Formats: sequence, structure tokens, C-alpha cells
Amino acid sequence: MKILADQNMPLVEEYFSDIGNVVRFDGRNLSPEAVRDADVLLVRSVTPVNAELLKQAVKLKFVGTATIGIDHVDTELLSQRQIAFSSAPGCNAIAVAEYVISTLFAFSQELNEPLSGKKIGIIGLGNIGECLRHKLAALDVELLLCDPVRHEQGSLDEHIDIDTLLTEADIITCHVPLVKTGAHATKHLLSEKRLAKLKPGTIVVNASRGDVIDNQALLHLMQRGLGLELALDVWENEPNIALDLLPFVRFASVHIAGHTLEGKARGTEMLYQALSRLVGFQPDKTLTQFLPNPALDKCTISNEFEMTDLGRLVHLIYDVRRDDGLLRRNITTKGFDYLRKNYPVRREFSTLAVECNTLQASTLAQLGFTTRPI
Ligand SMILES: NC(=O)c1ccc[n+]([C@@H]2O[C@H](COP(=O)([O-])OP(=O)(O)OC[C@H]3O[C@@H](n4cnc5c(N)ncnc54)[C@H](O)[C@@H]3O)[C@@H](O)[C@H]2O)c1
Ligand SMILES: O=C(O)[C@H](O)[C@H](O)COP(=O)(O)O
Repeated sequence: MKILADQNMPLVEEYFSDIGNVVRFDGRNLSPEAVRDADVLLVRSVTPVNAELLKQAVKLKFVGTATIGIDHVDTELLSQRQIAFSSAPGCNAIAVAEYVISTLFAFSQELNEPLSGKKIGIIGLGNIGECLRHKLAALDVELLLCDPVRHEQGSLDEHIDIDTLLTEADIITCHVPLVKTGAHATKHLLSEKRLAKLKPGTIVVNASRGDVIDNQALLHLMQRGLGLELALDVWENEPNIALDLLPFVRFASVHIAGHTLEGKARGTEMLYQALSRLVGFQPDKTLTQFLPNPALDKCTISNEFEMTDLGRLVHLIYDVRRDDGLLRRNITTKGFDYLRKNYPVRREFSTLAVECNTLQASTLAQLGFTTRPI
């Protein structure tokens, strides 16, 4: 069985070589010829899986994307052609939620404003939005939630409509899929009209898809003095992003919010399980076999540690400013994709065991750290 896999997907040989022969490809440059004799195609978000790519793929029986976003996959075509499909829902929810937490503490430090008391609006309450909601509940903040899809399904009573959220929130963070049509379309959800109405100083974080915010409208409004505080991980037209937007963005990164070692590896593992089910293979490999020990594995905090120190602990594991610096120093010389491919190792909060007292333990555990009694 020939298994074609994106070169940026970790651990494919480790997981899949008992099932078939793994051949790697560059996700931005996959040709229909290369897919012709593949039985299995494993992609990331940068490869459009459509009629053109699959026109010669007569043997293909499984397509997997190691992502939650599926806007790059023509799922209708796959079902018409009876090609099984699997994504990796939730694989990187912790990673993206931790990117947001790191970003919020970085804003708090740089603007010299505590997070406590802030109104934080979460748009999209799926795997990521719910994970973030749980972590943020450990902090002294007020949450405003918007997910009309779940509200209509009866699973989110707290839903408020987006325009109310946008006028009330001090901080807005987007976690919706990219949907181009329909009653709940998200393309340009933050349109020029909506952006123009935001309070000056509102913090806007986008780690969903670039098209969810109208980037050109954002640029023009910022140039005209709309004083938003921006953190953008995703951009319209990746990898050729609007570089003139960069001076207005406090924390900029190259679509890596989900790229913890654990998040990427879970994506591969979920596809391994899905393909195993399809071909009747008994999966016998698990993530813990493959993840290396973290460089920072334990620390002790004293009774003097307070809520105001939480940001320093978070940034010990991941500080979004590292990624912002990498982008600004290298984007014009090395480019967006190079930075994604060579992303430095990032681990999740749970890899740090914090020795602390019982009061501190409940907050830290809710944020995602492992805790041990002092
Ligand atoms: N930056 C990154 O590295 C990164 C990583 C993972 C996911 N993502 C993006 O984030 C998105 C969300 O991820 P997830 O795992 O939470 O997905 P999910 O499918 O679990 O959740 C998405 C939620 O958004 C809601 N939603 C849909 N339309 C909406 C609208 N118009 N307004 C408000 N809510 C709406 C859905 O009801 C759902 O609850 C993905 O689709 C992907 O595009 C980006
Ligand atoms: O949708 C997702 O899950 C993410 O956007 C994904 O993790 C990041 O993109 P990729 O590394 O697959 O290009």
C-alpha cells in the first residue's frame, strides 16, 4: 500500500510503516501525477484536495488531514468517489488554547494591565473554544460566548449574538471554521463594518483562519487610526501575507497556534487509528512511545506565588513573543512556509509538573499544568 504523506507531518514512518510504504511530498506542490498510484493520502491544511488533484487517483481509498480545519478538502467529491475521509478533531485544541493564554498574558505584561476583570469574548465554542473557556475560567475574567450553530442545536444557552459580543468585550478571540456560504458563514465575519465599531484598545486575537477577518479592511482602518491591539496567527492569502499589516500587529505568527509537539503528533495518531479501522489493522502504537521528555519537566513555586505571577509560569513553557520575533526577523528573507517547517519545539503546559500548595494547585491544574503537592 502506498501512503503519500506531507513532509511536515511528524511520526508518519513510526506509525504507518507496518501498514504500507510511506512516501513524503511537499504540501504546497503536490501534483495529480504524484497521487496517481497512491492508496492513501495524508495532508495538512496547505494542500487543496479537489477534483484537479485527484483526477488520476484511481487507487485512492483514504484521505486524511491531520487538522481540524477541513476547508481545503472537497469532502463531497470524496464521498461521491467513495474515498474514505478522516480529519483530526481536537488534536490541537490544547495547543491553540495555550497559544491564546500565552498571548493574553503577553498583552497584559506589555500593556501593563491585569487580565482580571476583563470581558473576554470567545467566538466559536467547539473543541478549541471550549478548551479555552475551561482554562480561562481559572482566571478572574468574565466570559462572553458566541456560537449560533450550537445555540440553535440547544447546546449553548449562554450564547450572545456577535454584534453584542463585539461591543461589550475587551478581548475577542476567534475559533470558528472557515465557512464561505450559508446562514452562519464566517468568511469576513469581522468585516469592515464590524471592525470599525470596536472600542479603541480592544484586543483581537485570530487563530482560526485568515479569511475570518477582512485583512485589507483591517489594514485600512488601522492606517486611519483605529487603535486595536492585534494578535494574528492566521492571515488571508497565506503564505503571501499582507506585510504592510505587520507594523499594526503586536503579536504575529505563521499559523503555528496548534503546533505543539503533542498537537501535531496527536493529528498523525488520529489518522493512524482511522486508517487502521478502515483496513482492519489492529493499531498497537501510542503517542507516549514517541514523545521525548520535555526540557523543562518540573519546578517549585513558593507560597508567595500569586495570580499576577501566572503569566511568568505560562511563558516559561511558551511565550508567543518568541514566534513574533521569528516572523519579523525572517519573513522577507526566508518566508512564511520556511518558518512553519522549521518551527522550534513547543510543548504543552501539562509537560511541566509544578510543586505547589493546594490552593495554587486548583488554578494551575485548570490552566493545564501538572501539579504535585509541595
Ligand atoms: N491556527 C491554528 O494553528 C489552528 C489550529 C487548529 C484549528 N484552527 C482553526 O480553528 C477552527 C476551530 O477549531 P475547533 O477545533 O474548535 O473546531 P470545531 O469544529 O470543534 O469548532 C468550531 C465551532 O465554531 C462554531 N461556529 C461555526 N460557525 C460559527 C459562527 N458563524 N459564529 C460562531 N461560531 C461558529 C461551530 O458551531 C463549532 O462549535 C478550525 O476550523 C480551524 O480552521 C487553527
Ligand atoms: O486546522 C488545523 O487543525 C490547523 O490550522 C493546523 O494545525 C495548522 O495547519 P497545518 O499545520 O496543517 O498546515
